[in-house]
Parts: sequence; structure tokens; C-alpha cells
Amino acid sequence: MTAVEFRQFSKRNGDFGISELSFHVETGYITGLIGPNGAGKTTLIRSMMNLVRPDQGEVRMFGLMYKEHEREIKRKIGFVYDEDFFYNHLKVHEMKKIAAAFYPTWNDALFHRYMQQFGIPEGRKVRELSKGMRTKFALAVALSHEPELLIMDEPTSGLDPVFRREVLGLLSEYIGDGKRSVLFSTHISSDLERIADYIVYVQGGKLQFSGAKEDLLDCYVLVKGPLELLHSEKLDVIGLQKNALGFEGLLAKGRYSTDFMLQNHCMVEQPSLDDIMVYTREVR
Ligand SMILES: Nc1ncnc2c1ncn2[C@@H]1O[C@H](COP(=O)(O)OP(=O)(O)OP(=O)(O)O)[C@@H](O)[C@H]1O
Repeated sequence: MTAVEFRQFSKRNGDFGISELSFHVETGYITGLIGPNGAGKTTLIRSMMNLVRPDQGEVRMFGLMYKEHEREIKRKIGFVYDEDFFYNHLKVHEMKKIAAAFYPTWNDALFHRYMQQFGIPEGRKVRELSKGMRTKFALAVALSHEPELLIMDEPTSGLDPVFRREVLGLLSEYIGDGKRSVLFSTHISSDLERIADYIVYVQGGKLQFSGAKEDLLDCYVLVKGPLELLHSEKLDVIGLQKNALGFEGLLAKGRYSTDFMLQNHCMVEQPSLDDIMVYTREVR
């Protein structure tokens, strides 16, 4: 089952373009959308909300098209994004009332439970909430209509590690029954290493990878070695960086043996998602 499917999606905005991009988001899992600044993550997320329309190709949500099923699709989605979309002068319970009116499936008991869990006083004005509380409030609103898919643009940016950990715990709990899905973009790849099942990695509007996180992490090894080795051996180092102490970069896994690396005084490590993004970035 797929919660989201991009088919040959193309979109141009000035000199930035996404061209014939296809990927899908599996139902029942947490998918992380990663890529450097300006990669196109927000454009893709906005397309999932029908706030951006493709020039060509299509976006299917739960197998449905926005053209015919906008209301049905939107009701199945909880959306949290980094811009403020609340009326700041309202109190929490007043703002909640407005949001709740949009959703027939609104669960008020669940909302109150989140408010208690997050320590958000419902009589407080939205503008008086801290950034972290505001994110939690947005998350509570998004979750209280019990959506099938939670979409978030940078939900954990600007949150302290304790808040972040709490939000991540909530997401894992939320997908617990296997019928719900989460997709979120982030620059904090350690969050994804902790909880994501799948990764969609974009760069400059192009898809670099879409699949299980473990498969992406398994594609490469991070290698550090002496510069002399580069002269004597033709190593296909991805994102090669040199300094006075030696070289480092990625090697496609399976291309060189551990014995070879040991004999040549190379250190081989498991790369992080950050390492993969740094070393596979295209030089502009
Ligand atoms: N409405 C628009 N008009 C013109 N250009 C746009 C528009 N929206 C986005 N862009 C451009 O599209 C590119 C991708 O932007 P987008 O916000 O999707 O990237 P992102 O991966 O979310 O970046 P970041 O991590 O910095 O938030 C950028 O070059 C941006 O300037």
C-alpha cells in the first residue's frame, strides 16, 4: 500500500526545476525526506498538500487524485509545517475550535490528552507559547483528527533535544498500528537515524535515493586513508576530500576488501546520513 505516489512529477519555478521525479511513501512507516537547502523538499511537501501543482506528471494520495477527491484526501492528512499558521491573538482552546470544525473525525478527548501531556495550558494565547510548545500544539492539532498520514516540514528544527526526543517518541507511537504513515523533512539526520524506516533523498530537484534507510546506509563505507594510496591505486572515492593527513570520502560497498583497506592503513567506518549527504553532494 502506498500513502503517497509521485509519478513522473515535473515542476519548474524560475531557474529551479524538478524533472520527472517518481517515488512513493509506504503506508505504515516513517519516511524521512532529506536533501540540502534548496533541494526541493518543501516543493514536494507542498505538492502533497495540493498547494503546488505539477507542470507534468501526477501526485496520488492514498491512490486518489486531488482533482476528484480533494476533500477526502485532506481529511486523511495531518499537516505540520514550519511557518506559523495559527491566529496568534487567539487562546489555545479558541484556535482548537476553529481547527476542529474542519474535521468530522476530530477527537476532542485525544486533543485534551495531548495538551496535558505537552503541558500546554488551553487558556494561554497562542502568541505566548514558546517555539517548542507551538510545534507541539501544531502536532496535537494535526493528530487530533486521527489522520492516516502525518506530513511535516522540518517539525523538529529549533526544538531542544528533550522536546525532539518526545516528538519522535510520539511519531513512533502514532504509526504503531501499521495503518498510519508519517513523512517529514528535516536537516537533523540523527532524528531519522533514530526513527525513519524509509528515506527519500533529493538534491537539486533530482531524486538521489528512495528506499529503506538501511539500504541507503548500506550502499557506502566511509574511508580515511593516506594520500600515497591515491597515487598507487585507482580508487573510486565519492566526494574525495584531501588534507595534510590524508584523504577521506565514500566508497561503494563491496568494491574493496577489508583486507585491502587494512594493508593500506585505511580506516573504514559506517557512514552516517550526514556523511552520505556531504560526500554525495553535487558541486555547483
Ligand atoms: N514559488 C516559487 N517561485 C520561485 N522559486 C521557488 C518557489 N518556491 C521554491 N522556489 C525555489 O525552488 C527551490 C527549492 O526550494 P524548496 O523550498 O523546495 O527547497 P528545500 O529543499 O525545502 O530547501 P530548505 O531545506 O532550504 O528549506 C529553491 O531554489 C527555491 O528558491
